[in-house]
Amino acid sequence: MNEGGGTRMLEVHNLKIRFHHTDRSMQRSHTETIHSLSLSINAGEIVAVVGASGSGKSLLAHAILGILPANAEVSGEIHFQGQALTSERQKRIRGKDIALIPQSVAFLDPLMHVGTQVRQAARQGDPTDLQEKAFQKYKLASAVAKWFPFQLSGGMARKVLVSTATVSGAKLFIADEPTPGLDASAMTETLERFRELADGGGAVMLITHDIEAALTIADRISVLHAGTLVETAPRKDFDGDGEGLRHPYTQALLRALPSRQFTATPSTQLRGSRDRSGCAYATSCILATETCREEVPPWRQIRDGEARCFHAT
Ligand SMILES: Nc1ncnc2c1ncn2[C@@H]1O[C@H](COP(=O)(O)OP(=O)(O)OP(=O)(O)O)[C@@H](O)[C@H]1O
Ligand code: NI
Repeated sequence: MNEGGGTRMLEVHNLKIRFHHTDRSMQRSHTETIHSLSLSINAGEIVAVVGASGSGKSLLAHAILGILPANAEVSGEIHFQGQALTSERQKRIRGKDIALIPQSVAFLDPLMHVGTQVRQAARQGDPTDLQEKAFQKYKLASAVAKWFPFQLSGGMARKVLVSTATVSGAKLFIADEPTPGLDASAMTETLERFRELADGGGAVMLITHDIEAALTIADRISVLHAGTLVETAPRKDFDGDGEGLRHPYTQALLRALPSRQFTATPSTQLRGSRDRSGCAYATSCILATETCREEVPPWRQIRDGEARCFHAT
């Protein structure tokens, strides 16, 4: 048990992902895409992971599931339900205890009826019954079960992917950008479905670049910037002008929202491992000092959240 009351479902500690490359002259090199990333999700909780395109959101999901390409080297620790998530265990529980709601519809088998794909994901109970109930919940006509993925609209495909995850009886759901292509009501419905999964004792990692969506449903929000988290904060800290937030980048993201001040956020590139001195946000940060440009700030507990900033209080 922990502060939030639910048991710890997922714990990621000091995750690092590097990609190895060999060029034409057989020279080997690597790029570091994720570094020093730590986060946890409890049963009953939705944690949103937000960040710009290319910040490393999908890589984080794929590392937890053990589906990174062969040239990726992963280090750090991942625990699921208190036990180390080794690659053998990842293989065993993928799609069972841990379900992915993928970013790309390409994850569906193009040659199999979508109803069959959903039924195959069912682990407990009658697969046909579970599939039909899931389709009813998402307002997919029963005839759609006999369709192939190419016949689905983007929104329908998303609903099929969510159905596949919900019938699996998983305990941890990792949803990678589950809302694009959905109209406003389908989006609200999808987010509500995640709330149900969490209220039923599941844990949800909601990966999105849509902060507004994250704020409507998540209990905590983790902000990814240039391959690492800069802040994890409870939902309430995003209220008002974000005075409760700890990191200047999170505050800038909040101010950039159309529903808030709509101020442009300075963007910073993901930098390779050769270029990691100091805080990755220092070049855009109004608070940056000499120390920020020279030393990487440590990830530390601040009040009921965490942040990576020398100035955060
Ligand atoms: N197979 C790979 N080899 C080398 N670099 C990769 C590989 N896959 C991803 N990357 C790099 O890692 C970084 C993070 O990629 P990732 O797909 O996790 O971003 P993301 O936050 O999910 O972005 P988006 O919002 O566009 O989905 C990117 O800069 C990308 O170029
Ligand atoms: Ni992605």
